[in-house]
Amino acid sequence: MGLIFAKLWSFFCNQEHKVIIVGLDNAGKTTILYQFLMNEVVHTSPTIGSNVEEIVVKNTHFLMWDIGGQESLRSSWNTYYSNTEFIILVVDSTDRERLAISKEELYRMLAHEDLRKAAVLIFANKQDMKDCMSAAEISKYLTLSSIKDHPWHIQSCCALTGEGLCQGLEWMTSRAGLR
Ligand SMILES: Nc1nc2c(ncn2[C@@H]2O[C@H](COP(=O)(O)OP(=O)(O)OP(=O)(O)O)[C@@H](O)[C@H]2O)c(=O)[nH]1
Repeated sequence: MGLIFAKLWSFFCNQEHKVIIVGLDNAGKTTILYQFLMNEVVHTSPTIGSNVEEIVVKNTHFLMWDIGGQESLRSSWNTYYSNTEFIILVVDSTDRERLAISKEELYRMLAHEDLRKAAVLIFANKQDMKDCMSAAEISKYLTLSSIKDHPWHIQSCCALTGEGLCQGLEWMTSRAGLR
């Protein structure tokens, strides 16, 4: 009986939460993934397809899929959606011209049947850059306060220094405990 309980406990404790990291090309998705994994900046090149890594935070296991953001790849994002519990949307806070496209992609994902239960973490990345938009500005532009059927959180960050990334992960860890 004790052994069965222990196995069940370990099964539930080690349950992996699937995360997709999406956003336009050059937003900083791969840089964020490898900061999570190794606490360092890796040299990146545009992702063709995806990178996948397991990240463990306080006993919570996340399986993170970093998906290429180039225009030609965005139509295949939906092949990664099934069983996704968390969407991390990475926004380049200096990319004012393409914020409308990020918004379109966000609402397209939220309307997708396979993501109806997903929580959304938005990283307002590249906060080290001069003239970047603040998280509040991005939140307003993306009309995040209108999202009622998905838990969401916006976090400003700089993937190069790692600033803000832990806070985002902490929000995800607290939500993972509710599932
Ligand atoms: N200044 C600054 N540059 C950053 C930051 N995060 C990422 N970058 C740079 O932005 C560029 C693109 O980063 P990636 O992580 O490759 O972007 P991506 O979103 O994975 O791009 P795709 O693979 O094309 O979808 C790289 O030169 C990074 O070093 C940041 O916080 N600040």
